[in-house]
Amino acid sequence: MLNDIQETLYDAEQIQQKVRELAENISRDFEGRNPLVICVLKGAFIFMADLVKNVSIPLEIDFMAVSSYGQSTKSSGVVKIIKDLDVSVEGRDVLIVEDIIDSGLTLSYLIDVLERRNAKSVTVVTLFDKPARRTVELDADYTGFTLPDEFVVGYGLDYAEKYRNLPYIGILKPEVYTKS
Ligand SMILES: O=P(O)(O)OC[C@H]1O[C@H](OP(=O)(O)OP(=O)(O)O)[C@H](O)[C@@H]1O
Ligand code: HPA
Ligand SMILES: [Mg+2]
Repeated sequence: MLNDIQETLYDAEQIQQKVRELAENISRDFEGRNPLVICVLKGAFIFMADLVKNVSIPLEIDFMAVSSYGQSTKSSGVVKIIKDLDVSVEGRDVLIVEDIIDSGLTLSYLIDVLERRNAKSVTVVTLFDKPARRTVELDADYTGFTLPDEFVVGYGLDYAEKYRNLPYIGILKPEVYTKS
């Protein structure tokens, strides 16, 4: 598996340091608001767990599973809800936790869904951002790292469901996804 990685971009320690910083900012900004923190599965599962452990204010969590990449390194353009939230977002301060914003399609779809369900506010934290690939104009409120225009894996992010368990984020060798 390690042989499939061309280059490590951020190691486990650098990621943990950044997650702590993001959690401190969120704790300060959401003081007294009891946010509903939504993990966008599957990619955000590791970031979500590490993040909330470092947030010091009361919060609630829920999960939503969406998918548009499947077995590809390019978005299909169609965002599918695979699992919806268990609770209502009406009147809630919602914090969406994403692993990566790439084309922006997943997030714009989710923000739209949550606003139509009358969330009081919708805020976004993403660990990784790939601004070069945007097809929809949008930015997160909190961003960990800005990445180059390469397909990356690890720390929750997959290619065809693999590599999510790597504790670091790295560029996947193109030959892994170009070979048939
Ligand atoms: O900005 P975008 O181009 O929409 O890409 C970002 C989204 O794509 C990935 O999810 P994916 O559809 O691969 O599902 P997964 O999290 O289950 O891997 C990733 O985890 C983000 O949710
Ligand atoms: O670079 C990426 N890697 C894994 N999943 C993704 N989903 C959008 N961009 C990426
Ligand atoms: Mg994926």
